[in-house]
Amino acid sequence: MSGINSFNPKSSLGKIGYQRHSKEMKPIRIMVLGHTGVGKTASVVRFITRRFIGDYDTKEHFYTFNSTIDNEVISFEVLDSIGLLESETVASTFETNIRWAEAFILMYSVTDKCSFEEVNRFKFLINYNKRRRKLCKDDIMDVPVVLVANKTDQFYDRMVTPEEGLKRSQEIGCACFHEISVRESVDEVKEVFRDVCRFWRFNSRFPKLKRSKSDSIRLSMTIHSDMDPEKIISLCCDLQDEKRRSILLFGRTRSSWQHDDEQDDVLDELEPRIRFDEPFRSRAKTDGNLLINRAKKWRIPSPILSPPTIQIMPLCHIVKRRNSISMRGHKSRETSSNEATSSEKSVHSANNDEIYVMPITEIIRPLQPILDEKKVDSIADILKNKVEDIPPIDVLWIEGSEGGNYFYSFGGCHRYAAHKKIGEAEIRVKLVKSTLSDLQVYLGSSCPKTLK
Ligand SMILES: Nc1nc2c(ncn2[C@@H]2O[C@H](COP(=O)(O)OP(=O)(O)OP(=O)(O)O)[C@@H](O)[C@H]2O)c(=O)[nH]1
Repeated sequence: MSGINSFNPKSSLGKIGYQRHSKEMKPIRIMVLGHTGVGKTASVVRFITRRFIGDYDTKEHFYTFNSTIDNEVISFEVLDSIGLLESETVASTFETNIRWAEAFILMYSVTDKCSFEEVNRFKFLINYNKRRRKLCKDDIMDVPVVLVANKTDQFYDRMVTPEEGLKRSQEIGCACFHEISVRESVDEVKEVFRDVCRFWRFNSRFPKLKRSKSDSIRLSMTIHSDMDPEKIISLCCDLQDEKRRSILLFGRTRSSWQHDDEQDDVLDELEPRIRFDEPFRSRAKTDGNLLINRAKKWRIPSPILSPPTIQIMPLCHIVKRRNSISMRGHKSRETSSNEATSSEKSVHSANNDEIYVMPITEIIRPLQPILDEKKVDSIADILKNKVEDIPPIDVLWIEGSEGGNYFYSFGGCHRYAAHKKIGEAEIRVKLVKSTLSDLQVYLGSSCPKTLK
């Protein structure tokens, strides 16, 4: 490897004077993202230096270097992002960086369930920011996202199984899935970067191939990372005309737990039981306990109020500027008792100052997270005195195909639980206009095909 540079950009990536590469060699721009402490820095440093150092600072780093992949010298620009988006500025820089990147390594730690849950939110941000750039708003740029589960060496602390990881990668539409230990194996890390390159190379050669956001036809094919890259490309070329098809590429043949996703799709078609029950049950193992009675409501949502009947309160003037809610990690949990009073603002609704007060019963929460009861209590205490001190939660607002409105919520679990705990009938929310495909990022194959 050569030409290694490391930066520590504090402002937006656009301000970084990173090393320019020669015209002939188009660099691959990779963003490594994931919850804090999952091993993002460790993996990039391991790939570049082959060493596992152990402790790294939590800052953002930017690297440029060359490496040989599949007998070709590749010029890399790698942004090792931070895992905690603690302020509005950081969150917006983060989204700018997503727009800059052409390929993503999305990491979680098998020892940290919370980091596993966060991958959905990160993928949502990727989809959201890549879609926004397209002229045609119905298409999502087909950027490769490789899902990586790290720290497999800590087998006694494992909280997420390989099956759950693989399933999640399929559900949220990742190009492929790897389980690795950055500490134990440099080869596993190299395989991750190699796959990212392969998918990126394919995308740069065939940029027009897009993934439709519709749920129409799904074509799945299995591509093993050991395959000859030219074979992968020729396989993919055959699909160029299939404009409406979505290509789901899965790398790595992984012993007994690897699924044939084509088979899964067929099963999905034939066996609704699998789609509606099993994914949810298995999801419950990773997300906490599934609200069984909610599952029904989620599958066939009951008719709910349309926006005009929701009480709209012009609360903007009393809302303080708040930082990121949606990306908080363990550091903020340490200060959890101060959560409600800390300044917070969600990434999804950062530019949206309208706050609605809606009946809590209108909100559909298909997943039940693991709660920190102390945190719930401390929020409940504040709620009793001054409801405005609690930041609004983000609610995905999806219009049904035949009218009606559906309100799904995934974050803000402690605030939601605190409201329930003290018997509040209403909750302050920020509505994030969303689509069925946004919902699919959260619910994967358990997502309803239509909302009507
Ligand atoms: N056991 C084990 N520990 C690891 C592995 N990879 C990273 N770590 C440790 O996990 C901790 C966090 O690693 P980092 O690379 O700093 O994680 P990060 O995702 O960059 O964290 P932030 O910078 O906070 O976003 C460090 O103490 C690493 O030594 C691994 O494969 N196995």
